[in-house]
Amino acid sequence: MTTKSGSFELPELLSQIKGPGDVKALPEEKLTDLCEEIRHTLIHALSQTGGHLGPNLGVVELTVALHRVFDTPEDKFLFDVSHQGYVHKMLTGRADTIHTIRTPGGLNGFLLRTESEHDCYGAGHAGTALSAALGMASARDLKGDDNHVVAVAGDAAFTCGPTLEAMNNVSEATDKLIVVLNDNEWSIDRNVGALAKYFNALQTHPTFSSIRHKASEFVGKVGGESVRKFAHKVERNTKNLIFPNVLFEKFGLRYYGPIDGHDLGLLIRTFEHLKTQDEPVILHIITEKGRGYKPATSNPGKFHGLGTYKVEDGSTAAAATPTYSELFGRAITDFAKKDPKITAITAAMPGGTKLEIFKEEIPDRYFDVGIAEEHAALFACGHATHGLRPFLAIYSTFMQRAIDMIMHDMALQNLPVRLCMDRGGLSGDDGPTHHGIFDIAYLRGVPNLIHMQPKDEDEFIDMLWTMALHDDSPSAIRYPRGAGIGTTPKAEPQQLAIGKGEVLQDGQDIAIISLGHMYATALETVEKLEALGHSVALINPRFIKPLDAELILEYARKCKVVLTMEDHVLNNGFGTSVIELLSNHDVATPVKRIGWPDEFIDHGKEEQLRIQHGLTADHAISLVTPYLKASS
Ligand SMILES: Cc1ncc(C[n+]2csc(CCOP(=O)(O)OP(=O)(O)O)c2C)c(N)n1
Ligand SMILES: CC(=O)[C@@H](O)[C@H](O)COP(=O)(O)O
Ligand SMILES: [Mg+2]
Repeated sequence: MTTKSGSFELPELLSQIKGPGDVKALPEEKLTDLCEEIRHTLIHALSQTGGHLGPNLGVVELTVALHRVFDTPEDKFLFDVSHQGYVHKMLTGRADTIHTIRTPGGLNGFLLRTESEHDCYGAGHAGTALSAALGMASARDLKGDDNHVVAVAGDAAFTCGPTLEAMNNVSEATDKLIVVLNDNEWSIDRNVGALAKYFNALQTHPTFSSIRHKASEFVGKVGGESVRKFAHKVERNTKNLIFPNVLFEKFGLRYYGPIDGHDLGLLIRTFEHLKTQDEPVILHIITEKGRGYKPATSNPGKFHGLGTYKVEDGSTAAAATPTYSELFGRAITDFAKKDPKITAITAAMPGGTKLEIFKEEIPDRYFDVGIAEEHAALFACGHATHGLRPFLAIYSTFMQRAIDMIMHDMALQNLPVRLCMDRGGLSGDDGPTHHGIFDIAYLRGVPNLIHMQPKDEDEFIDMLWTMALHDDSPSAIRYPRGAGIGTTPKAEPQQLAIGKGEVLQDGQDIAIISLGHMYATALETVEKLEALGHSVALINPRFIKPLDAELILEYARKCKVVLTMEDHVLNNGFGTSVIELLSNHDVATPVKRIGWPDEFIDHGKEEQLRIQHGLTADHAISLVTPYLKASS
């Protein structure tokens, strides 16, 4: 197996799979070989592109069994988050392009309705599969169709509010739905909360391991009605035992399992049985994240999603450090060591946010609430009502889930929660569901809320310190994925004046107001404009809200044109607030803006996407030049 430039040699069986029909046509005894070929291909292809290797290695048998028994696109498969959808893509005609996944112009890393008729529902944010599947089942019933709807959701997806909201609705919404709980005990990091414990108790309970064995034998032998009797018999005879069907059956889902999620034959026979059931069912399967690749099974957290790696040992190149995330985790842990009021809250992402540093060093003030951003925001509000200083670390894109709580619980009650929005800007390889380029738009209208972005790492620590000390209102900071320009933070952070920007350089012709991560592009623009003989002022606004009105108006009045630059969509972004400010003060100086257009930005390499969409010095110069010629 080699990854050739431009072409990718597939193993023999997999090369024959041009669609789900070919999975059905394979002799059953070949299916196990197909699974191994899929694993081999994933390990090698993703070593070149990066991606969500661990989750996909864990669902190989599951996905082969699904396509063996059901018929997409007529039957509908939904994958929660759909980061584990690569095998599904390989079995639906995309095996020969799997090596392009998450690369510019290549396959998207999640399911996408526009990518294939077999991708009935796109995703990227957790907790959507059951609700959307329920809607599809309801629509099917209304139309009198009889296809199957199958929702695959991981154990951590069940910690997500929308999943539980869907569960509450199942019994009233449809008589036919298949849910697969893919339980590998991991979220990105270890799964947390009562549900995780409940599922784990089941897997490890001695009685259940024998039931699981009997269940698998039983389903293996007969299937059909007797399976149901067996399940009920077990239920009756297992008083006081933690039996998840109590939980699921109260929600109207007939529970089956747990069964071995890597036993292909058992999965196929079980799905053949579940197909015949005229009631909502949930199949609980036990899988191993990273199955078949030792580096991944021994480090599920790292191999949940990663960049390129060496196949032989799973080693990865050292990332540019320190990243903003690392600086964040280190800084608030150090602050918290001196301030017992500081707490740290994450929604299932201690690794990505680097709150794992806080977890390690101050565990009793660290809280991982699961994939539950809405709850995390409310939980943080609770902390703030008792004089604590909660730092709520949620990626910009996932913070979208908590807008209502930020508005009506945090800001309306003026509770000093600190919102730390990592991935504020492009999340390159993950694409449109993960780019954090809307938070200014969704927060700008919220009264009482302070919002800021640092131009470099040193200012980042100053801003975090300022937030730690600011108890008068909620505050928010956005910062990009990865490293900044490499400025070393001062030994002692300084507290910043809220709402005050800084003049980095004076000038008379153009006032460039560059927000946060656009600083390097701004410097390049200044250099090129000065080389053309123009006088350029460079302003670092620091605060998105409140704006430094006095500073911005001073330069707008002094210069011929204002240029704003932001790693955010233009619609209702930072530049919009500058336009509003000038208009409110009858300052007619033209304002030109650099930022993302009014569209969803594809996955790709950040540099290329910026050039493609004009977040460049050259485009900036083209915007302001007409105002300089006219006046000269
Ligand atoms: C709303 C939201 N929050 C956080 C994430 C980040 N995230 C992606 S996958 C994942 C864990 C999913 O765990 P599970 O559902 O058990 O699937 P597995 O990876 O174990 O197969 C998380 C937290 C997300 N995609 N969406
Ligand atoms: C699938 C998902 O939502 C996460 O795994 C996400 O891809 C993590 O993003 P980072 O790699 O930027 O932490
Ligand atoms: Mg999981």
